Amino acid sequence: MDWPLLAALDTEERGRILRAARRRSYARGDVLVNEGDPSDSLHLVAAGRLAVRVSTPDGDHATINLLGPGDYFGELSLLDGRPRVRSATIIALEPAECLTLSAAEFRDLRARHRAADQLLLALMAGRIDELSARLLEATYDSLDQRVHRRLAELADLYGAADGPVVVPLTQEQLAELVGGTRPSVNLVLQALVSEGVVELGRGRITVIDRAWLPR
Ligand SMILES: Nc1ncnc2c1ncn2[C@@H]1O[C@@H]2COP(=O)(O)O[C@H]2[C@H]1O
Repeated sequence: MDWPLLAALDTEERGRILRAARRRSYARGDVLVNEGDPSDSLHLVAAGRLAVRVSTPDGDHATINLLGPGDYFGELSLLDGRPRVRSATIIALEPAECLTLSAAEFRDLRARHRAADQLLLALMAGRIDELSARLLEATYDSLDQRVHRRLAELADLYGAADGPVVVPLTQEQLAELVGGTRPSVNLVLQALVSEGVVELGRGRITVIDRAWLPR
C-alpha cells in the first residue's frame, strides 16, 4: 500500500513509522472503535472499506462517511495529552486491515523524530480540508448536487477501472451520507436512472456513467 499521507516523509522516516505500527485484520461487521470509548490510537486503513457512524440527536445512528485504503481515523486521539473519547464508531463493511499506532507509541515517536509531527500535521490538514468541503456543501449545495458528489466519491471508492461500478449501499444509507431523506434522495436517483447514469438494485446502486458525475 502506498500511503499518500506518508509521501512527504523520506524512506527512513516512513519505515520508522510503519514499523512502529501493528497490522490487524477485521471481519465484515467488526467494530474497530466505538463512539464514546476512550480514544487512544491512530489507524491507517490498508485494505477494505469502513463506515463512520455517529449517533443522532433522536437516538438513532447515521453513516456520515466511508473510508477505504489510504484513509485514516483516530487522529483526534493524538492531538494533546488530554483524555478524549471517540467521536464516531468505525465498522468494517467487508474484510479489512489497518495499521494501528497507540497514542503512547505516537507520543514516543514525536519526542524522538520530527517526522511524526509532519505526519500529524498532514493528518489534521487532510481532515480539515475534508470537513471544510463538507461544511460548504451542506451550506450551499442543493440535494441534487450533494447526491451527485457523494455518488462520484463512492464510484471512486468502489471502482477499480472504467466501466460500471457496483456500490453496495441501500438508498437509505446514501440518504444518511448526503444528509437527506430517503424519498427525496430516491427522486434524485430516479432522475439519474432516466439519464442512464445509475441503475438501482436491491441494496446496491450501480454507477454506469462515472463521467457524468462531478470530478
Ligand atoms: N466526518 C468524518 N469523516 C471521516 N472520519 C471521521 C469523521 N468524523 C470522525 N471521523 C473519524 O472517526 C474517528 C473516531 O475516533 P476519533 O474521535 O479518535 O477520530 C475520529 C476521526 O478520525
